[in-house]
Amino acid sequence: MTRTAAIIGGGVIGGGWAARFLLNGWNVQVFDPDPNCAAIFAEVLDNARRSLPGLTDVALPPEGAISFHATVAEAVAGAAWIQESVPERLELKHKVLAEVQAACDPAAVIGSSTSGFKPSELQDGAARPGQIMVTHPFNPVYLMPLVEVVPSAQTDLALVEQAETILHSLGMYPLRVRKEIDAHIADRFLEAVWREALWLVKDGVATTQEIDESIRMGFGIRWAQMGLFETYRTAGGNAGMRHFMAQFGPALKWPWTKLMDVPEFTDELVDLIAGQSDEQSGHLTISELLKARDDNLVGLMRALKANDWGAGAVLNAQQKAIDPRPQSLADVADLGRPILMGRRAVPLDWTDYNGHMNEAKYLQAFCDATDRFMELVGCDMDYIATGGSYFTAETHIRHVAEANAGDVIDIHTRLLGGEGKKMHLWHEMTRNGEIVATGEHFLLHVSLETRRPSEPKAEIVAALAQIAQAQAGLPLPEGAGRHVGQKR
Ligand SMILES: NC(=O)C1=CN([C@@H]2O[C@H](COP(=O)(O)OP(=O)(O)OC[C@H]3O[C@@H](n4cnc5c(N)ncnc54)[C@H](O)[C@@H]3O)[C@@H](O)[C@H]2O)C=CC1
Ligand SMILES: C[N+](C)(C)CC(=O)CC(=O)[O-]
Repeated sequence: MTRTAAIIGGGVIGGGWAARFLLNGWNVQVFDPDPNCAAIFAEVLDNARRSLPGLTDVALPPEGAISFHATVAEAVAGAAWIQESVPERLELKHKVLAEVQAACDPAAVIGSSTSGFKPSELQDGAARPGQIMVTHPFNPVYLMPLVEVVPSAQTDLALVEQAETILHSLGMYPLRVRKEIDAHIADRFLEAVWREALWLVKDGVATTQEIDESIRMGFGIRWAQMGLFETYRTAGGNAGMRHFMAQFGPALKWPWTKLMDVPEFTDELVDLIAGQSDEQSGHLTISELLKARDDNLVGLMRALKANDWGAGAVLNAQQKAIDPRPQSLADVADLGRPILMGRRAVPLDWTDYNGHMNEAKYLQAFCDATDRFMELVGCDMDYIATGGSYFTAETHIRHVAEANAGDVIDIHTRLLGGEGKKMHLWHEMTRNGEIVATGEHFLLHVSLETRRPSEPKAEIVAALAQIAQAQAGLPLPEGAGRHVGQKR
């Protein structure tokens, strides 16, 4: 079922929310008084389309439709989620929320992107306070999973749960803030770090570049995979957190921090920081910086995904929920046809210096499809733990067309032979039905103990026989059995 989200305020954050919903199959209706809004969105959407689809190993649903509206009332019509992302001014947020509530479905979620206002402040004077909550995202919203969900005592908790379910389905991580406070949880940290950095620049201790290096070469990388407490737990050695606190607790009383105070934002300080920032990064356009940021975030999150850890575990959960591939033989609608063993978008980190999908990644994609086929016939992790598995003995890949970042590729798999220890697979990679590549793979069942060919268990033999029989009537695929150097 396609659902509709209304985006009220289409700047940096509204644009990111629009992309997140749209690329997850929602229709998006936008209101922003800025006549350039559609043009700004086009760039955000380009960046999102480049980066988000390849985060998971399963394709996202088909994109929804986006439309721009002249009034708030038009934009919220029929919307199940309304996201307010207007500038951070309370009186403006009140005005906009009143307009939203005058026209929207009373059962819709109204989330505010506010970085700092408490939900009770937003609800002040509202027609239906229970409908309003803070849903504070992180930039870029289309890639970052975290959303701080902050209800007040008046917010309808059933609606909060509904909001969290929707956020999960969008591949996001709703973090419920149990007690409303100014600036929620994460922005409290960011402000503390920001304040301290301003002091270091003002006092001439460090430049903007040196501060950034101290983060990205050190604790920034650590924090992406473990937070503050888990990191410090490991820093305490085998004695863990208690030892860490015993060692570094006293530092709280040493002059390690100035956090109580904020430097005044004088013109001099603004010039100093902006000047250093220009020197540091002025050789790159903002658009180049955004692309580098997105490429790096995708790479980091995909590394976490491979370890099913942190933000990567969130991606895996979403992937499981949207995976269109059959989970068992009983799920396969027609065993007599090639079986869908892969549907994914080409990730950014699969492309190379030639600007297209790197040859090694074709093998990766076919290998993933083979793994899935093995599971389908019963050679899953439980079976492998008993000491039997398949090894690939021979592979032949044909590159028929180029695939680029973001392209959705399908892999359909045929069993060309499956008797005894032998499994002969034919994978066809297509984009919009057109062949991009083929992979022919010959595998042997082995004993993981002797590392020698061995007979698979009877259930696998039977599953292979069932598929082989169902597909026996199919003509041999064009290109099967080819070798390198043959004329096409
Ligand atoms: N920029 C950031 O890093 C983050 C910002 N936020 C929050 O998101 C909200 C929006 O911030 P940004 O997108 O950065 O600001 P922005 O300045 O990029 O965008 C605000 C947009 O609201 C539009 N607008 C102004 N009045 C409006 C009205 N009456 N109705 C509809 N649209 C209107 C403006 O034309 C503009 O496009 C703020 O509450 C901010 O605190 C949250 C997370 C991160
Ligand atoms: C600077 N900021 C307070 C607007 C930051 C945020 O709200 C979250 C983010 O994306 O860093």
